[in-house]
Amino acid sequence: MPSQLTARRSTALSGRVRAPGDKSMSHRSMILGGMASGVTEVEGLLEGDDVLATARAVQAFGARVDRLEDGRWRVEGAGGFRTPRSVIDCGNAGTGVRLLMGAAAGYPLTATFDGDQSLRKRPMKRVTGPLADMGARFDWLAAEDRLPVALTGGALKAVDYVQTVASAQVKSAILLAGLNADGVTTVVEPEKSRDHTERMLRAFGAEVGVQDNGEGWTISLRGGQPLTGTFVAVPGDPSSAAFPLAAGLIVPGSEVTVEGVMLNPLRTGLFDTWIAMGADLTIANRRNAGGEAVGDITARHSKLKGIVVPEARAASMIDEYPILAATAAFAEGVTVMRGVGEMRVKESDRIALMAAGLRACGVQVEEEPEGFIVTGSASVAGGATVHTAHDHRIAMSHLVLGLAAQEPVSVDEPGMIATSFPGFVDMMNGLGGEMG
Ligand SMILES: O=C(O)C1=C[C@@H](OP(=O)(O)O)[C@@H](O)[C@H](O)C1
Ligand SMILES: C=C(OP(=O)(O)O)C(=O)O
Repeated sequence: MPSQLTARRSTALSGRVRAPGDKSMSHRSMILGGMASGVTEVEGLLEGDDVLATARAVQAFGARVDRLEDGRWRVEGAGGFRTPRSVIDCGNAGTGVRLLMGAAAGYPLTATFDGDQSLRKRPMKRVTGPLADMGARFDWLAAEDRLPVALTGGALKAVDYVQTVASAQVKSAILLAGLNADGVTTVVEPEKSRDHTERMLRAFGAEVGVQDNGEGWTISLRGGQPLTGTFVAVPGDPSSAAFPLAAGLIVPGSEVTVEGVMLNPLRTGLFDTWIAMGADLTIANRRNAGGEAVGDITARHSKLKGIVVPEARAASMIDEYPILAATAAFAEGVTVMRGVGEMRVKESDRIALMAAGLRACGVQVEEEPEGFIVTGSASVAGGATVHTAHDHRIAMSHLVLGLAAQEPVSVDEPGMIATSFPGFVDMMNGLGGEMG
């Protein structure tokens, strides 16, 4: 990868592409496969750097992990994790490290977790706090609440945990630890968050109780349930599909179809938002794949209008606000995105970075503590090099914007795109985009 990547104003994009495998489900398939007894075969695995780091971690914890062919992987679990010989390096992946800490906490082992410069800045107590309440021990090796951290696991007791932030990573870490805790663990969500862990635990043979508590879900899991290896078909990632679809919406004359996109309603908030903004977005060939609804989504160039995005939708599109903001830059009027303070603790402070990047491209942005407001216009200047702070979604969002801006848009650290979407540049160029 070069040290910069540039997107230039492109003529109409067109074509059909396949969404890469879902990152959330790919991480989970490796981790549950490693915790289980027997063989798990995974099809459609996202071979992005984040997931590859998780695959290496699961191997270090004692499973046998083999790549059979493109996207087809085999995990032979040893029915539990063992003390690894070296540090578990989770790279850039918040999902990877937080779920792995939860999974590992349930076993009598010691392990040190670390990550790259971006992951080392992200809060970890949201996960280690409840895991410590269950009996795991965490020793901070550099600074409190930050990686690297050493875990001593085993002999856990179940907890009843009421979450204050809607976070699927925190929920999942507690449930994975709860699997090897004494008693019934319950997690109460303040809002519904993605439910891939609950669904996949069932596919591996565990009983998971789920009750609607009016706002979120209350999930309960009895400890001591064994997991048995199974087959996992990973559907396409709606968070990645968002980028070619966004390009289809903002580049004049375009028509882009992304096939096989997961349509779990806890992941599709962006598509609802775009439709409310007037996007010509249609979903065809709805079907079921790997226990999830999927469909083929077509985006045609659209005259978008700004809206107030309902705050209740935040959890279902939390990773999609950067690309939403890039498309809002081309909408008529104002797009208001609030209740998204969680964006500040992702791979970067995504509110600050999107505001800075869009402003550098000539877009009017107002930043708030927990949100931001983009004022769109038919013509976006571009002509900037955007600092991405090791954040793949900041990079891809500005590159897509560059395909429709007046002047080229460049991003630094384009290598980070491979954490979630290794085929991004080839896919965009295959559709007729100019990126290089
Ligand atoms: O559980 C998951 O797979 C994820 C949950 C979300 O994080 P939070 O749980 O921190 O909201 C999301 O931002 C992340 O990309 C993936
Ligand atoms: C926030 C993200 O991932 P993670 O938390 O796994 O680093 C993301 O992919 O946008």
